[in-house]
Amino acid sequence: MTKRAVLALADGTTFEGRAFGASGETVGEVVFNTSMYGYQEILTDPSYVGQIVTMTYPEMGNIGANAGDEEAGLPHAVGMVVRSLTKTPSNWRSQETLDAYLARHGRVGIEGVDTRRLVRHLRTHGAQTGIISTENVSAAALSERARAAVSMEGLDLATGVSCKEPYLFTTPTPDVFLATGDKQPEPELKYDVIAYDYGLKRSMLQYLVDVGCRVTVVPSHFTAEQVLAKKPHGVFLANGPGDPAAVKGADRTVAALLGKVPVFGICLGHQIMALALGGRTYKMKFGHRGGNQPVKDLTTGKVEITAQNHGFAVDDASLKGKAVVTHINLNDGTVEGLAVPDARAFSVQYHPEASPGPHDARYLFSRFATLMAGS
Ligand SMILES: NC(=O)CC[C@H](N)C(=O)O
Repeated sequence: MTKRAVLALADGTTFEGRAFGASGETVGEVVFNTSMYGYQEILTDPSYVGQIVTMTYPEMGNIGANAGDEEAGLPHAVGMVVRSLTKTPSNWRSQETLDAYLARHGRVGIEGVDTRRLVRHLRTHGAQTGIISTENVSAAALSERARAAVSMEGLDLATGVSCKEPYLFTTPTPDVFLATGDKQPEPELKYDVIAYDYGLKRSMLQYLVDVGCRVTVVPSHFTAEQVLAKKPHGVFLANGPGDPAAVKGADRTVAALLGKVPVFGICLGHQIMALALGGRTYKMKFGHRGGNQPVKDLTTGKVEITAQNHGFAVDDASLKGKAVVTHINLNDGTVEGLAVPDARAFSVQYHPEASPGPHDARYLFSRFATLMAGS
């Protein structure tokens, strides 16, 4: 029998639906993602720690779930909101239903929700804390508790999700993910790269390997001295959850590396780079999450359609005299990329690894390799 579930937002708005995944209760920042596909990559992206993700596309679960589509070993989003859940997946790679996958990992979901109403609400009033409950609790009591829960601002979630020990990564992108389906030649690993793990997605590491990097992944607390002692060709700053300004010591560490070695940052890594340069970050009203965000490269005039997942952004004015703004978002004009050419450093707010999403910006991994080749 299908069980009733409720989603209650901190501002008192409530949504009725049916439970899927695990039973129980979950608290998190309620956000929305406009990607039509790739729900498993989204759920397992560690940047979703502490967030309940609403999918705007109405049909979810149709390709089931499989280990190959995971960006990390488990779903990091703490809950999922869906309009219509498919119970019978149809895909040769499917190993289990989305329902079974979330239940196995103890993640609570709600389906049958009017997601159009929910997303309009979040766009008007902003992303906010919410609770999904499959228990028989009054919606008003849930909203009350959501109001009392901590908000995303000021939260260091990256330190907790970062790896505990350094490890080596040398696996390229599996052939199954290449658009042509062709066999990819083994890349020659020419560059030693240190990748700071703030909660990274596996595909980023694979794309680094594809362009010739032998990657040593290190915890977020790894010091600049420890990095420089390894004499890397470049340093990569990964994505991650929470407030960039709260990640313990990260800005000072990156400041000590800038100018000494080429640096490439993505998303949280981009935000931390801006902070290291003396810039400022701020919380956006509802962020950018999806696979259809138009970004303009101000250096070439070209527009890329990009994958995104962020709720904070870099303040344009705070970068004046410190870095060049190289990319902007064409929907709202926010900063999407910066560079410090003298320091051989650049970063983007969006996701060149896509996963899921368009691959327009994949060339940025090659740009990093070129920067290392010239250094
Ligand atoms: N994907 C990311 O790295 C997200 C960065 C940061 N947690 C934000 O929400 O803006």
